[in-house]
Amino acid sequence: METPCRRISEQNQDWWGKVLGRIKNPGLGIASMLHDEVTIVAGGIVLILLARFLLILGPMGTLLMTTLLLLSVQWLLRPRNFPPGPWGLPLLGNLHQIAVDPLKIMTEYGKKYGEVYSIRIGMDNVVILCGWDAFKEAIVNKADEFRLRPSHLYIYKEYADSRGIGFVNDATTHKLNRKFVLKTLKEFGLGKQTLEEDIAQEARYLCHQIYRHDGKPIGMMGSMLTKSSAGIILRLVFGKHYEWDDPEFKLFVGNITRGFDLMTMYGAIFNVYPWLRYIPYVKSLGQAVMDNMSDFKKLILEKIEQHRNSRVTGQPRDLVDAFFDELEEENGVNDVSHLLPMVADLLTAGMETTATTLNWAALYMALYPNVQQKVQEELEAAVGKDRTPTLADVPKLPFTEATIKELQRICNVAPLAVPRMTATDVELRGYRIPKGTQVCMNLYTVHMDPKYFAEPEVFNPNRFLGDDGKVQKMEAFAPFSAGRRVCIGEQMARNELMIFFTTMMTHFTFKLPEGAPAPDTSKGKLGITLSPPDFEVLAVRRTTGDILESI
Ligand code: HEM
Repeated sequence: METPCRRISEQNQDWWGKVLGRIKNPGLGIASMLHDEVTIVAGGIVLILLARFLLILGPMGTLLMTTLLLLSVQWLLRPRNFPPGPWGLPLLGNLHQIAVDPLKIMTEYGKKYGEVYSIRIGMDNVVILCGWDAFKEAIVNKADEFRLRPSHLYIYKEYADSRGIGFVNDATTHKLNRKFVLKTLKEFGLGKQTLEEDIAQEARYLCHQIYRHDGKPIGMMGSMLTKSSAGIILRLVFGKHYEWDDPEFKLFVGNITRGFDLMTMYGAIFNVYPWLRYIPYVKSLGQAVMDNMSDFKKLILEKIEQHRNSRVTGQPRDLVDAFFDELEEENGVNDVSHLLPMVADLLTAGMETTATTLNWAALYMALYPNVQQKVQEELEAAVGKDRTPTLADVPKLPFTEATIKELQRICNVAPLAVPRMTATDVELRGYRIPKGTQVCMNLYTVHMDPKYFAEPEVFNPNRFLGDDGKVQKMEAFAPFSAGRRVCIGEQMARNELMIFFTTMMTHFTFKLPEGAPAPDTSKGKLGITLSPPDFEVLAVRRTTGDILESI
């Protein structure tokens, strides 16, 4: 049976072996010359002397000695030639330092220790990559070495058990599952009219809901946008259009939103200290995460069963049907147990990210009226006000497209991406990173890298426009990350952002309420995503007629 003590990362498995290995290492001098037997006898004598010494020292001295001992063990456990980083405390590592403001502190450490540095989270060594160059050298140039996820960690294991997409680690299965999702996204929408029309319908419905605020300040922009993105991804996966007040829709949205909150508040700490789930009082917090997760799985399973009972082979209505069809084919997905976690991955990853980007967009437009006006002028010239923009209009909307890119760059909705893990021992910038080491990509520092973005803290859509006025590719722009695990929903998300943003800009001008202080955009709220600080916004209607009244 697996005990909590066994739930330690691969790199720390057999740590006594490592400690002894270190002590016996020839580079460490006298210890290496001792025979095993002598080492054991000497060790015994040292322990007896230590015990007597502790008795003399009393409780405070004992505490001090224990701390020193644990720090020595920590030092001995540190892989050789590992990226440098701040010293941490025994058992906590650097948790107490980064917990206050993880993004800010992990960015400051990058300046102090270099673009490739390390911290300790509990007992685990974690390598942090900062800036585009380090990110590219690792995630792009050594894509295979950095392709895994730390899916053995307690919560991730309970959530996916290395199945689905986001937390599957077997390379062949990951490839098969990704191929299936990308193919299905293409068949059900991307490149076809259907998904675009679904997105447009949700965007119009959102504008209808905004219109119903009747020009009064809106404080719940984020939750409205969450419902809109949820509507799209649920339709793709389950083939059903939900009204916002549909009880099933409310259950899904409520559960996923709560899941994000619970994971931020408690889940992450159970990944670091899985044994907390055995500690009275504290264990109820972990249980709350688990209960919510199991409700989520039940909801999905119910939908999968409905599909299994009503599907017609060869006539898929949605992603779930397509999965069952492909199970019957050769060379495709081949294990039904991947379906539930795959659906869970798509629903969770596809909902908050797009919604949060659009929430930032509403705030930034209110803060930068000149940019907003320029977008609206471009839209009016290219599309007019009588219809909502479509993807076919995009080539005529370079400034609008550049604005969306700049929003993604400066807002960083996924600033720390999703953790990775090394698949083999790997060399990076002269450091040695052992197989099984967790890796965190600080995408915020990629997008704030002054080498690639001049005055990175300035909101300036023009940086994405070339001299010819067309949108230009910028090498270090990676909101969807890169490499083997690059976001699978990138194209879908880009389409959603374009259609939602242009529809919102066609119908409304966003403003801060009279006299309201401008929210500080550097004070985003970091959870699984980075959302804007709380704000209220006025949506002043620009279009006339009944287009928004009866949707
Ligand atoms: C603006 C919107 C979005 C942003 C900024 C975003 C960003 C990201 C990032 C940074 C990652 C981590 C990639 C890595 O490990 O290197 C990721 C992974 C992922 N995203 Fe997105 N995402 C967005 C929208 C979506 C949507 C709409 C979907 C669903 C259709 C989706 C599904 C996924 C999945 C399944 C993964 C895991 C991929 C894997 O492990 O192979 N994302 N996303």
